[in-house]
This record gives sequence, structure tokens and C-alpha cells, in this order.
Amino acid sequence: MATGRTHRPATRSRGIPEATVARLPLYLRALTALSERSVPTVSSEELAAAAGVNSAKLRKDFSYLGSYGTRGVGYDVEYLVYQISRELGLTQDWPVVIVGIGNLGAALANYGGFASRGFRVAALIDADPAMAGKPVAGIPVQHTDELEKIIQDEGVSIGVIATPAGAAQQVCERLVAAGVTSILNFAPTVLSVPDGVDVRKVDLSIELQILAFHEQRKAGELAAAGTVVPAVAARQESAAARRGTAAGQESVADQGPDGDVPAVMPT
Ligand SMILES: NC(=O)c1ccc[n+]([C@@H]2O[C@H](COP(=O)([O-])OP(=O)(O)OC[C@H]3O[C@@H](n4cnc5c(N)ncnc54)[C@H](O)[C@@H]3O)[C@@H](O)[C@H]2O)c1
Repeated sequence: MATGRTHRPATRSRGIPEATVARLPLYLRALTALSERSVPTVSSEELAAAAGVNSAKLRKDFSYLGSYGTRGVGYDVEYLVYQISRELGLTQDWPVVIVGIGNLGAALANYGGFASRGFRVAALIDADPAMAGKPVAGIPVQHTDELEKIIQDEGVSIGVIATPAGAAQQVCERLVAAGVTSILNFAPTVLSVPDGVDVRKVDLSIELQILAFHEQRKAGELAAAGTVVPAVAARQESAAARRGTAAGQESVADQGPDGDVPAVMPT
């Protein structure tokens, strides 16, 4: 059993590096926006800026697709949309099941962007019997008892897990046993999957933590330069006040058996 994201070689069998594959959806999103505005061609610099990628990297990425553009004209937008869609396997319809139809699962089911990108929500599945038959985004929720049958009947190969973390591994195993070979996991846990199963994990709190790291670094640089930014100062004050309250609560909650000696001294 492999743990977490399936370990694949850095280069896919058709010779496209994983890092390039990961950027293709960014190009596609930017190209789709251009196509919707009926823009016929785009330069590598313009497209790179729209996709948030360096233009030399973009040209290298497109060379793997055999797409070199025309000097002085750029890339044909419609053709690139087709080429990237084909490379990503988006020229066919992908039925997807979402398991766990709580706050997040319902939000995902209601998101219209999947259908326009070739992903059809084939079924919504939840363990709560009270939810069975209730429509979410116009699709009736089905009970987990039906999971295997749904996957086989619908030919589903992609599953989305939006259950609590404690249920995710078991849901994952049922999905895989039923024939799912790609999983998008929103639950905050690392999934174990057999070889040949791809797992992508989405964790917004990790993204926020990374942003917090950068914010902290920027604030440190400003402080070192002697610049006072009112928003930063206000945030620091409110964080200090929160810490004060938390410390106060901790000293009560952690009281020893006599009720007057904190077992852990608040810091
Ligand atoms: N990745 C992210 O950025 C992100 C953001 C928000 C929430 N989450 C995670 O997504 C998950 C869902 O969050 P939520 O707020 O929607 O929770 P929720 O409690 O509203 O919904 C969870 C749903 O899963 C169902 N469920 C429980 N066990 C199940 C099982 N074995 N099989 C099928 N369904 C089952 C419940 O009946 C419920 O409807 C949690 O793990 C949460 O931590 C992740």
C-alpha cells in the first residue's frame, strides 16, 4: 500500500513531466477566458501573465505538447484549448461521485464549474439515512449502501471524499474496491491507497497557513525597516489580547485537583 499521493515517476509515460501536467489546467483556464472573449491568438508572454507562470516555462511546457506557436502571431487560442483539453483527457465526459454531502459536499455539488470542464456529478452519496432521497443541487442523495452499485452502473473512476476525517479511509477503500482509480480528498487525513490509484488532496487550511507564513515574514521585514503598518499593528494587538484571554482560560481549565494550583502554568 502506498501512502497519500500515489508515487508516480516525475515524467509520465508520454514524456510530459508531472510539473507540466500540473500547469496545464492553469493555461486552460486562462485560454478559456480568452476564447470566451473571442480572442483568436495570444503571445506566450500574455498567456504566461494570465496563467501566473513564467513565459520561458510556458514555452517549454507547450513544446511537450508539440505546440510552438507562430513567430510574430503567437498561439492559436482555440487550437490550444483543444490540445490541452485532449491532453488532460477532458474531451470526454468524466462521471464523478461525491461522498459526504454535508456543508462541503453540498457546496461542491452546487458548483457549476465541474460540468463546464467535463466532469458530471453522477451521484451524491451519504451515510446518513435521513438524507437519502433528498435533492442537493437537483440530485437526490443516495445512501452509502448503494455506493458499489452506483460506481459500477455509472462507470465512475473519480471519487470525491468530503466526509469527516475518521470515515475517509474506509470510504476510500470502498471506492477503490468498487473500481474508482482517482480520488480527490478534502478530508484532513492521509489516505492509503494501492498502487495505480491517484490521490489529490485539497486542504484550504494548509494554503492559509502558507499565506500566514508569508504575512509573518513580510511583517517582520517591515518591522526591521522600522515601518509601522496600522493593519499589522492592530492585528498584533488583537492577537496579544486573544492570547491573554486564552491564557486566562487555560489557567482555570488546567487547575489541579485542589482547584487553586494550575497544573500547567500559562505562558
Ligand atoms: N479541504 C478543505 O479545504 C476543507 C474545507 C472544509 C472542510 N473540509 C473537510 O471536509 C469534510 C466535510 O466537512 P463538512 O463541513 O462538509 O462536514 P459535515 O459534517 O457538514 O458533513 C460531513 C458529511 O459526511 C457524512 N458522512 C459521515 N460519515 C460518512 C461515511 N462513512 N460515508 C459517507 N458519508 C459520511 C455525514 O453524514 C455528513 O453529511 C471534513 O473532513 C472537513 O474537515 C475540508
